Amino acid sequence: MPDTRPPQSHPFPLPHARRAEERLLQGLEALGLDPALAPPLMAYLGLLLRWNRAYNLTAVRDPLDMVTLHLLDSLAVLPQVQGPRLLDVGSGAGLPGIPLALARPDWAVTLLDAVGKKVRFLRQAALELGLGQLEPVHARVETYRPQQGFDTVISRAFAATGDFVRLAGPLCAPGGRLLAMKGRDADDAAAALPAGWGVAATHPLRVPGLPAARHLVEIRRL
Ligand SMILES: C[S@@+](CC[C@H](N)C(=O)[O-])C[C@H]1O[C@@H](n2cnc3c(N)ncnc32)[C@H](O)[C@@H]1O
Repeated sequence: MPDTRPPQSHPFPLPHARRAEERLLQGLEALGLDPALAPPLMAYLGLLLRWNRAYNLTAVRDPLDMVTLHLLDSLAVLPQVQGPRLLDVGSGAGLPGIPLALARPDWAVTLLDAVGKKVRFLRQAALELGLGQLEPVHARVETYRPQQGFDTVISRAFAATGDFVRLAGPLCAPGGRLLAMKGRDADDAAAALPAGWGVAATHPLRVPGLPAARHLVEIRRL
């Protein structure tokens, strides 16, 4: 059995940790979220930084950027997410699934990824963060067929919206919806959707500390 443990040294120098935590607290306040979320989110950030050295989980390596581009970007979608069963497709290092699971410990959050090392990280993060509600799954979305569908299926930086709906639509429970996290342009989602699906809304998002626009495309069965 290969040793997959990452180096154990402290993930970030203290001044960076302090500034990152300040930025996080400001962001949580701007999003109307509980400041008590800061310690577990910082613990997740620490894990991400530590494992990133060995596993190359994210190209964003600066802790301050990680707060904005990963943690706050993920949490900005929270008002549009409907629980209690959430699936994050192509979750990678757990984004947006882990920040959302930390904010909503009452939800069951499944994190799906096709790459084994990412899922090993997700399992370790679930363990270390004490997130019993988290289920990391190593599978391709094309072949993943759980017994029960999901209330919300979300993805960030996974695929063009049409492909996301084609691949992940079957995983939606009746009455459930798909949420595609997009950047400045919410791509031409409506034109590219498979038959039977429609764009219910395109929500503009405000990510604290991020001047660039973000959008969330909400897709439902017609
Ligand atoms: C660009 S990364 C985005 C990761 C994360 N959502 C984020 O925003 O940081 C895309 C992820 O999708 C995963 N992926 C790609 N094709 C997939 C498939 N068919 N089924 C499941 N996961 C897939 C990749 O392994 C990768 O982790």
